[in-house]
Amino acid sequence: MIEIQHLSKSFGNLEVLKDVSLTIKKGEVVTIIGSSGSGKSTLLRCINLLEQPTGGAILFEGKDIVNSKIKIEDIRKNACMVFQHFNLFANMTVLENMTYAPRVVNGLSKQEAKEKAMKLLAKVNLSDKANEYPSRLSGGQKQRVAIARALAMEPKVLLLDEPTSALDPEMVKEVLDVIKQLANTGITMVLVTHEMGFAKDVSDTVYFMDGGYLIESGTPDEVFNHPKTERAKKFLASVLV
Ligand SMILES: Nc1ncnc2c1ncn2[C@@H]1O[C@H](COP(=O)(O)OP(=O)(O)OP(=O)(O)O)[C@@H](O)[C@H]1O
Repeated sequence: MIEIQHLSKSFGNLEVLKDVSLTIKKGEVVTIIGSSGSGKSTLLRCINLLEQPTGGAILFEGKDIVNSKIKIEDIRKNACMVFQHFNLFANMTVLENMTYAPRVVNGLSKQEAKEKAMKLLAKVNLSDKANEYPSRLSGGQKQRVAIARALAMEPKVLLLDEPTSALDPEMVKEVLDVIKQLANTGITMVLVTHEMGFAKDVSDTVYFMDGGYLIESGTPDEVFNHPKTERAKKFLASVLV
């Protein structure tokens, strides 16, 4: 579904991604791990052009989205992002948050968008919060709404950028449980996370980044139990898996 070829990204003189290549298959659950500042979020953000790569190509179903004039909305509706800090619209209720883009971008009627939103809210156990504003929700609830909101667009790939990093510890599990449930539905998912146990559990493929390079990849067993590079061994020894 997605083929990233020799991707590079610099912010001014700072080269953050260096010659990154990887392939994501339909239905694959991919996690990107690595130390802070290694370029994980930047790589993820390049996939839906929240960051414009400096070089290389990203083929989305065969079309190069970096070097062609594909409309940005067409990319973003197919590759929806769940952010660390939820990014819900504060002035909209949960239901309005969830129906806005499906109506405006996907052209659903108000009723269709509402029905879809209510089904998704039931899936994340938040049916009773449909008419609340985000300020009245806990962090875990906000993130579950953000996940449901992304799913309401029926994206081809769901991108999750450290979705539990901003949560109080007691709320991490409820969000990971929702993501785990999703991972079992055949959705294509790319997840940046510091939750190593979760990455081990849920991934088809794990990528380890260091200093802007993708230096190791494989199944969770290969990367976590049999890392090949010294850098990955050192990183894994320093974190709880
Ligand atoms: N918009 C930006 N402008 C300038 N520098 C940036 C920008 N975004 C990221 N960077 C820098 O790029 C580098 C990689 O950042 P990135 O957020 O991709 O790393 P990360 O691996 O996701 O880190 P973390 O795990 O801490 O979130 C860092 O040095 C960061 O300071």
